[in-house]
Amino acid sequence: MNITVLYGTETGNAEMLAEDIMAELEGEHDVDCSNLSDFAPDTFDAGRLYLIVCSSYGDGELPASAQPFAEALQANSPDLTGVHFGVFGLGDTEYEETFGFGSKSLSELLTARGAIQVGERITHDASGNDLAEDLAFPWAAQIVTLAEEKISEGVS
Ligand SMILES: Cc1cc2nc3c(=O)[nH]c(=O)nc-3n(C[C@H](O)[C@H](O)[C@H](O)COP(=O)(O)O)c2cc1C
Repeated sequence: MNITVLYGTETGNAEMLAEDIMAELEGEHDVDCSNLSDFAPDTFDAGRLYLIVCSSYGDGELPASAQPFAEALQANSPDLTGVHFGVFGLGDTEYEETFGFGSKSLSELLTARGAIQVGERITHDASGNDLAEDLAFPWAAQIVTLAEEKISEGVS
């Protein structure tokens, strides 16, 4: 399967995790990885799976590297019908009112334009005991399995 791992980050955690996810998947799949700041929303390809890793910053806002992407989505509102994506959040329950809000708003922006979210969004808690990769690797494997059938059959 052709997979693009996209990340939105403020201080680099999501970037490191995105690269680890790419390394985990690339034995069996054709995978590339890009910062959301370098990715234009009108270049989504319905033949690929997008795995998006995104933190939350400020008061539940998107991290800096995801903001131009979100602004471009809002300004141009491309038709993302047929585009499949999964979202993994990085957050911290210390911010209990806005835990995982960055990845949540990204997911909402994409589905509002017709993209299809595959599987559940989960958010790693920096104040918890789990390592991010211990949640993210099984998450990625599950999303790929769920998406394989849909994308190869063109099912939305
Ligand atoms: C100033 C600041 C604000 C944050 N705000 C939130 C927040 O509102 N919600 C949340 O779930 N996590 C929040 N976090 C936690 C970050 O999302 C978490 O540390 C994440 O691992 C950062 O990843 P990054 O380096 O890829 O940006 C905040 C962290 C900092 C330092």
